Amino acid sequence: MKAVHFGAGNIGRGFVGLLLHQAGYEVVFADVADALISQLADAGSYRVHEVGEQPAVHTVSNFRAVNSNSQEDRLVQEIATADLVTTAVGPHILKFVAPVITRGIAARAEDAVPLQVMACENAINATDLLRESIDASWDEAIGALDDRAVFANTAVDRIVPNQETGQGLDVTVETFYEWVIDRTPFGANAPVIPGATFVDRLAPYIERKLFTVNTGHASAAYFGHEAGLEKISEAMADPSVASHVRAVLDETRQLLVDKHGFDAGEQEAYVRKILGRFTNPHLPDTVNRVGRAPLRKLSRHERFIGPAAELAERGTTPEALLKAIGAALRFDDPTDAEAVELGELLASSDAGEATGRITGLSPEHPLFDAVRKLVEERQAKIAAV
Ligand SMILES: NC(=O)c1ccc[n+]([C@@H]2O[C@H](COP(=O)([O-])OP(=O)(O)OC[C@H]3O[C@@H](n4cnc5c(N)ncnc54)[C@H](O)[C@@H]3O)[C@@H](O)[C@H]2O)c1
Ligand SMILES: O=P(O)(O)OC[C@@H](O)[C@@H](O)[C@H](O)[C@H](O)CO
Repeated sequence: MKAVHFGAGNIGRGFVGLLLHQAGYEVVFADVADALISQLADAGSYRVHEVGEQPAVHTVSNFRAVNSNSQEDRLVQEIATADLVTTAVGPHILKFVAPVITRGIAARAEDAVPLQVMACENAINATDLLRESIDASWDEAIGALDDRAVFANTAVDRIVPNQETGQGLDVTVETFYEWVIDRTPFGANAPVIPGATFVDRLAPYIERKLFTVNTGHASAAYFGHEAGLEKISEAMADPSVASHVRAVLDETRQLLVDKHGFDAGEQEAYVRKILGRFTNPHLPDTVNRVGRAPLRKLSRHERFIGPAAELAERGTTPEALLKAIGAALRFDDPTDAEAVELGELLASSDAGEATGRITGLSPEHPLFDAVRKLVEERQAKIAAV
């Protein structure tokens, strides 16, 4: 069995690559980072170090590596003969990897079994996004895309920080992981990945993951950044940051219980487990990594505006989420391209326009005015500097 995996970064090597290796796949890593691909191509193996109360080390081997820019024709051939394609490149990058996947699917033998495709990104239905880009360039003359490929959405959960320099290809990760996959598109032919959980209704799991793990994580990052703290574990050790994060997760917990019917006690246990993961002192995760790309994180269906908008539509004012949105608007990491763009957007547009462009909310939405007020406050601070 062969899997082509796009994105040999933190989650690519530390989670997807590991689980596919353990499931018996030969993994072909595809990435644009030349030095990383050369290192992988020369290495026979790398190690995944799980840190926490029960540390463990796993070795990943039986992989190859292809540069998706300079070796595109080779990558097309790899996809043409693969069983599975996965991605962990970032939701905004999916449209850039779609063309080579399209070419690879088109190059498959007519009698080949359909390629199984799963995007493992932090976004609701990321595989659907990838599929839309593939559809856009698919040549119907070759046949129906559905006869050639099966697309399944997934939710992936494991905290993998940016890696320290000097540890080569090895990856440090937390011990916890969860990979939930929509079983329904595969019919009787779901891939066998022992570390994954296959479900018939994925939507509740994706929202529960994004609106708990990622909403809480990003809140810790933005409040922690404001408090001048560097690591997520340090942020969570600050009582004020921790209580803001807890308040945010109380709001999303209520939404998830009301909307999806999760048992209230189970959801509370899920929240506590996640708060414990954030405090893991062995994990060198930073507020800058977790807060990265604030424009993506503040977009309409993402971890803040998504749940806050739904709560507002249900008649609740999401006060803690609004505080976290305010902190996100103040995230001014000069090394983060989206944080810089956010600052420029706030400085150059009026409050209503900036609110619409950042959040995708219409002025009629019940959340709009509360967010516009936060935008105005941030703009006043920027203007005063
Ligand atoms: N790190 C985590 O804790 C974690 C956990 C769950 C999900 N995710 C999600 O996984 C995705 C990747 O996150 P990450 O933390 O591994 O980031 P990362 O930056 O460590 O890895 C991304 C990799 O994608 C590569 N890449 C960029 N453009 C590419 C292209 N056009 N073709 C091929 N490769 C390309 C980069 O060179 C990099 O190696 C994101 O969607 C993230 O939200 C991350
Ligand atoms: O990857 P992002 O930028 O969407 O979010 C940053 C972190 O919250 C994220 O990478 C988590 O570590 C991960 O989602 C845990 O499963």
